[in-house]
Amino acid sequence: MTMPRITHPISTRKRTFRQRADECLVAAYTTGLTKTYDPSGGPALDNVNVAFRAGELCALMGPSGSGKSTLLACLAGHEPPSVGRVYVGRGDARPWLPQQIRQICRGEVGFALSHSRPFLDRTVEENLEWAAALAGTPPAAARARTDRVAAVTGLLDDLGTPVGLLPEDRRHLTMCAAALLPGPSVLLVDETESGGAMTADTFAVLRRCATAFGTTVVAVTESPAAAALADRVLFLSCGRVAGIVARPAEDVVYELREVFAAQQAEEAGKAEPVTPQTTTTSGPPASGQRGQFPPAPAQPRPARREPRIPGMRNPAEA
Ligand SMILES: Nc1ncnc2c1ncn2[C@@H]1O[C@H](COP(=O)(O)OP(=O)(O)OP(=O)(O)O)[C@@H](O)[C@H]1O
Repeated sequence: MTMPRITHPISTRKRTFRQRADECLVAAYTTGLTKTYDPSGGPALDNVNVAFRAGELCALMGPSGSGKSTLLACLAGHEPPSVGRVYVGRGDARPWLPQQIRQICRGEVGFALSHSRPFLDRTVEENLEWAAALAGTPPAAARARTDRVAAVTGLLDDLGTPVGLLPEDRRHLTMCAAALLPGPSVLLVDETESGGAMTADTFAVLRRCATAFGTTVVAVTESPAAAALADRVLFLSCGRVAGIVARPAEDVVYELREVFAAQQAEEAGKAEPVTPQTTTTSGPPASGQRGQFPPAPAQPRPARREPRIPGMRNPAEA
């Protein structure tokens, strides 16, 4: 699906960010997006300003608890921002009226998030037909669309197989295919709850989807090999945008992933209250601490690795 180009009157001494985004064919963007679940803790997302170009494949990376799922949930309209705004397509995703969310989900955004579930006892084809019916696609158009989506996602041979008999990555792809049926401008893909589905093979399929349908795909992965197939990689750390890298090499992604994980661990360590109890108790982490990072170990932390990026010198080697 190609995004229509909107032209604005010449001018524009003072164009809004929204107008500039339209001109650049931006499919979705956030301004000052902050999400706080628990006011007594830190924000899950902290002033995130990011834009996704129409038709790009963007890999979303970051250590556990860095806010990846929350960002997708806000883009999908499942979580309202605490502060800031989210725009998807040409719609302001607020004020989150139920009918607006339905409209957004059916028209602009498709998602295969960690809580998304296909019907395991139905075949892939039945799942896709159900998604087409839910989107209100006329039967004749639904047939053609189902075949096309199944072909691009590589599910043609699985159409007659009950989803419950498929391996996890094919189930996940079935969710992606179902989400693509209404022709959304943005597809949001999270890892499954068990976490292992976003491999380079899956990313290669998402790459084909972005190209074939002109859909912007934002997908979480922990795999540097998968992320290396993306147009851009967006790194989150501590709920903030830590970096955006265009068409990175796999080893660069690997290094940056390590750096941002260490950075978040370091910040979590700083946030931890320094009391004798902290290092001796084995209970849940203190309020405000991101759950994935336990109290600092007794042994010294290994030296932080600097990214080996072509053209960037490590100050230690200078
Ligand atoms: N529904 C919720 N209620 C309260 N806190 C939440 C909720 N969802 C996420 N959080 C908290 O927000 C922070 C960001 O979580 P989020 O799941 O977005 O990170 P993530 O990068 O996707 O992590 P993971 O890779 O483990 O899924 C974490 O500290 C998490 O505990």
